[in-house]
Amino acid sequence: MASSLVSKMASRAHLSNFSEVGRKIVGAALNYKSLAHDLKVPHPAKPIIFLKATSSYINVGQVIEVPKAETVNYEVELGVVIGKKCKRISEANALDYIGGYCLALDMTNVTQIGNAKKMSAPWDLGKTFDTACPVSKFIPKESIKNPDDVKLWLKLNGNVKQEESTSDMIFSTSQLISYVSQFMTLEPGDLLLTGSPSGVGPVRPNDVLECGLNDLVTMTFSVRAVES
Ligand SMILES: CC(=O)CC(=O)C(=O)O
Ligand SMILES: [Mg+2]
Repeated sequence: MASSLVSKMASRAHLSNFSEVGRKIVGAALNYKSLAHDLKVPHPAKPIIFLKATSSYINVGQVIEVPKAETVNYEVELGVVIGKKCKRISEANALDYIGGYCLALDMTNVTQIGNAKKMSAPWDLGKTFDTACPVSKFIPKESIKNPDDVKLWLKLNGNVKQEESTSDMIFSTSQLISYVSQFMTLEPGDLLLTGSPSGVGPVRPNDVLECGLNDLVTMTFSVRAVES
């Protein structure tokens, strides 16, 4: 499934302005004031960054898989698609390296994150699993004038659970791109997940997630159980 998805992502129908899907999905954690408030945690002093494997990608028409004995949360996020290779760029120049956007779900296995925290281990198994990164069609850069003022929403089985503007982010889009680029070269097609606002929560088998970004895109995914 994953390899067919990568070829799909590379096709004109998906990340259509790019010759190939990028090598990385980079995520920012706890990047919304509203989520930090809900979780009663301080705002991070620097962005908290994790990686998600590109084998996690799915597109509309595919199904989110949740291990039967584990808990997986939905997190609606603005995805920033890198357009040009960059390394150690300034905040002032960061937006120049954006190629476009997508709507994304940073599906997160909180059982695995809990296990990792107990062992002071990395979060990888909580962030990277097949189907952990549902994405929308590619949104051209010109469609979003200001990535720090985009409305995101998510409904679980028809009930609104998340609704927030990216203006609530702790670190702006340019701060995130610049920060990540100090540590790793960003390449065309790489995806930056900018964090999720308040209201994240668990999915169960047969749930339906619907989410949207401004009036530009909506996407719907259903959930099925798989053996743990
Ligand atoms: C613990 C998390 O899943 C944090 C995260 O990804 C976020 O968006 O915040
Ligand atoms: Mg997230």
